[in-house]
Amino acid sequence: MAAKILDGKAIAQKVRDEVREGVARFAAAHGRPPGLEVVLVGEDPASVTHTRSKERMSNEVGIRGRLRALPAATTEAELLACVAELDADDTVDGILVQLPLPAHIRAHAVLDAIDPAKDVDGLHPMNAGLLAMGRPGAIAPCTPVGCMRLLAEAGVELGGARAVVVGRSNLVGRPMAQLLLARHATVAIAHTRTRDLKALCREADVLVAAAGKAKLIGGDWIKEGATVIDVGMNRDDAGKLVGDVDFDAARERAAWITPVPGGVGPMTIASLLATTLRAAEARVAKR
Ligand SMILES: Nc1nc2c(c(=O)[nH]1)N[C@@H](CN(C=O)c1ccc(C(=O)N[C@@H](CCC(=O)O)C(=O)O)cc1)CN2
Repeated sequence: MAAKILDGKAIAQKVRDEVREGVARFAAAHGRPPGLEVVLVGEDPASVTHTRSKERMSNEVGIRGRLRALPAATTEAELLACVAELDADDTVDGILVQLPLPAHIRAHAVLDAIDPAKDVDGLHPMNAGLLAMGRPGAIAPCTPVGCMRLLAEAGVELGGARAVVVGRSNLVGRPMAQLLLARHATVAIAHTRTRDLKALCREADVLVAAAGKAKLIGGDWIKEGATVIDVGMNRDDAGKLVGDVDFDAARERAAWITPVPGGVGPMTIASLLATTLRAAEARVAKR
């Protein structure tokens, strides 16, 4: 039986519609919209596309979204000065520094400088720590938040489910595992060096593929009836965007599956908008 498709485009639209309503309520109550500042260093084509989308989509839902595009030669000190300026600006609720940064800038130094209350990427150690400890108030990274929404939309029961997350990045794998754990799934974090990765994946009721390796996960790695969330975005030899999962083979066994493109990708920016609204609400509530 072919799996049902988890349509990230449609669900992202639903999230943006919800955010638009929340933003209107926020603006009416506080006399200003939530503010999001996206910082791009350099001209990596994919990053240029993603940051422009972040700026455009935030403004479409009523957030005051601004893109600061800095030259590739920007020094770490200059970028830190930019972050400090945004930290100090009370009309800014969310700060996102697009990754990857040029090699001469230490990403951790920049991420650590963002006010944790404005860290809408959830990459500050304070937010990662709160999330890992299961404490309230943590801001989680946008892509895993989007994946959790996809699972909720599919009605997947997470309590007691066996979940396998393939990938251990701070942006996706680790926070995804924490979010699943918080919903009482039994979670394994695996990676490309995991011994007999296939056998582990075959145990998964929920399989999240975020290893960054095209078609790593074959159809026979999928448990019958599993939910498969493919975070992978890889270019094949023909330049076509493909996930970490062999979609055609996996959909023969899974109950639910995300396509690439049109699955997790669109949820990332929609979740960023939702997180920005949440951060704005939390900041005004704190005063
Ligand atoms: N600071 C951050 N940097 C990066 C993040 C992040 O969450 N925070 N994530 C990625 C890139 N990214 C957003 O920044 C992103 C990637 C992909 C998509 C998307 O909608 N993809 C589409 C396909 C687009 C295409 O055809 O090329 C899809 O999957 O359908 C949105 C956002 C790295 N950096």
